[in-house]
Amino acid sequence: MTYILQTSQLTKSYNGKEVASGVDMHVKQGEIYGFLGPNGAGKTTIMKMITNLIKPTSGDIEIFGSKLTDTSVEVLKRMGTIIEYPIFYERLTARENLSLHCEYMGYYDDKAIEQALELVKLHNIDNKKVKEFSLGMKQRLGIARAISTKPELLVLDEPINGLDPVGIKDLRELFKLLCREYGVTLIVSSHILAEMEQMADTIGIIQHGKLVKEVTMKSINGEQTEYIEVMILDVKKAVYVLEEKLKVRNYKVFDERTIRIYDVDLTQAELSKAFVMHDIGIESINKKHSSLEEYFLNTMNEKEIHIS
Ligand SMILES: Nc1ncnc2c1ncn2[C@@H]1O[C@H](COP(=O)(O)OP(=O)(O)OP(=O)(O)O)[C@@H](O)[C@H]1O
Repeated sequence: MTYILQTSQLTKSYNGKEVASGVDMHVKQGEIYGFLGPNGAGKTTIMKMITNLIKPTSGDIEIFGSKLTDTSVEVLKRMGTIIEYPIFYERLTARENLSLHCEYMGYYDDKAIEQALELVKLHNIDNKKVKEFSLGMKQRLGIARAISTKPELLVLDEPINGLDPVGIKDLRELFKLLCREYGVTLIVSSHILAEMEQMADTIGIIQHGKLVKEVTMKSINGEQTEYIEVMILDVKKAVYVLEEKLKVRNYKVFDERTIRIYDVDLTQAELSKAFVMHDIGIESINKKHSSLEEYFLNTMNEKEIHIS
């Protein structure tokens, strides 16, 4: 597998404290890679290293097949970025801002600027200075700027922050369009699980500066999407019935009262009947769907995750 971007043991310390630790991430060409983690987990720090804004304390970054160094200018020209909040020349118009950016990046194409503004749906802004823009409009303009040089890789730090639901939906569709139609690879960070779930192909979960999991949405949505969750009073006895009587192998004991059964052939009725016959008190029994949220909570310390 070749990756458009990969990092190896990427680490950043401030005052002797690691805020990013031994990160090994792998981004495939043409995918949306969702960087998911609570506030302060280290997403921005990692994105700053990837975009050469700060220097890693240790570890390597490889982009487009070359190692990123202090002088990697050409690589940066092939990338579009928003890190933290986009900053503009407030007294200039959107178009003037984009023109300046394109000149600075050594890529100038009037049509690309028009297309970028069109793609982010910024209309009727010809005579407006950026200082008159709403937060949502500035977010859109930030994306327009990032795509105005036709980058192969977009690195966007919390791009949906400050947007209303329509704005969020527009951006989600835009990201998918860029990815599917234009072959752009996107790395997008967010602390909003539901958003990542709808958008990303691969999710990198970051916690306390560590990449604790890197997993494809396909595998999360894979075979084990449906399960029966049963809450019972005697888990040991229930496991005995599952294994010995019902011959179920695909199950997981969650805690002292909860079991999840992933065996698709077993019905809730059969399960209840078997437990009742063996005198196992059932508190509840429900069919559920696994989601990224489930996955997230199952793989991490649930108390530390903030779900919006
Ligand atoms: N220049 C710096 N000096 C010292 N500590 C820093 C610096 N930059 C970031 N940190 C610390 O690194 C940790 C990770 O911050 P970072 O901004 O990367 O997290 P994040 O996941 O992007 O969170 P958020 O979504 O809130 O921006 C935080 O504890 C932050 O205080």
